[in-house]
Amino acid sequence: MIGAIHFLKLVESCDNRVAIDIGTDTTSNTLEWAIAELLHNPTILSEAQEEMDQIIGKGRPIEEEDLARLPYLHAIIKETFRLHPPTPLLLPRKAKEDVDLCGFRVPKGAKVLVNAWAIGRDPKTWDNPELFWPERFLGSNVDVEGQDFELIPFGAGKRICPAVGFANRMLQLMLASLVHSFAWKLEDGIAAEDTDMEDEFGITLRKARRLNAIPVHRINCC
Ligand code: HEM
Repeated sequence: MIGAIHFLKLVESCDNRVAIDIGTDTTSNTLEWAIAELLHNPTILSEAQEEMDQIIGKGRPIEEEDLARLPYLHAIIKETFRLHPPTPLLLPRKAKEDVDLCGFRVPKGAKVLVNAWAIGRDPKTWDNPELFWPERFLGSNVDVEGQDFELIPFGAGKRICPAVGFANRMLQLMLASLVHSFAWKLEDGIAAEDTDMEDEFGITLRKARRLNAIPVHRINCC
């Protein structure tokens, strides 16, 4: 309910179509990429389920209060954002005046795009940048709230996504519920290493082809 009110306020405050696209595509694309990465890396999926089984057990579904006790889940979501930021070029900026930026002159009026996708894969910052490896975030304070410029899927500064806290929490709850409640397999016996991971670059970064995955119940309730 709180999420719904927040969303309506945001929609009122800007162009409806843009707000709805920003709010829904980004979240659903991230969720789809996270499940695709877990199917592609089954040991990471097993570890996530192991964490949830230890903390919550298999007798009830996950609730929002459980999320704070699932560090591996948080690491998986950060790693998904690092490799697949749903808004890869953030929103465009325009220079208000001539600026000297790290030796580059940005003239007044120039449109500036920040490539969050490339920043997330920069080998000067990340070991094995192409590898999906959530463990890199365990014991690290790097977060997606706009303070750590190596990971900015929600942008940073005064135009940072106003829904950062809400969207992140919603994603945590959705992914945790899907991973805890269901075992997942690929259709037609496709092997994990053959999971289709091709992306399509646009205003939002999406999977080139939709993920088809089969859920199988794994908890003893509902
Ligand atoms: C995974 C989820 C989401 C991601 C990764 C995301 C990412 C972003 C990014 C990168 C920006 C531009 C920030 C910048 O350029 O510095 C943005 C802006 C915005 N987002 Fe999100 N977003 C998400 C979910 C949502 C949701 C759920 C809503 C609405 C409920 C929302 C509403 C907005 C709005 C209204 C803006 C424009 C803010 C402005 O220009 O001042 N976003 N978002």
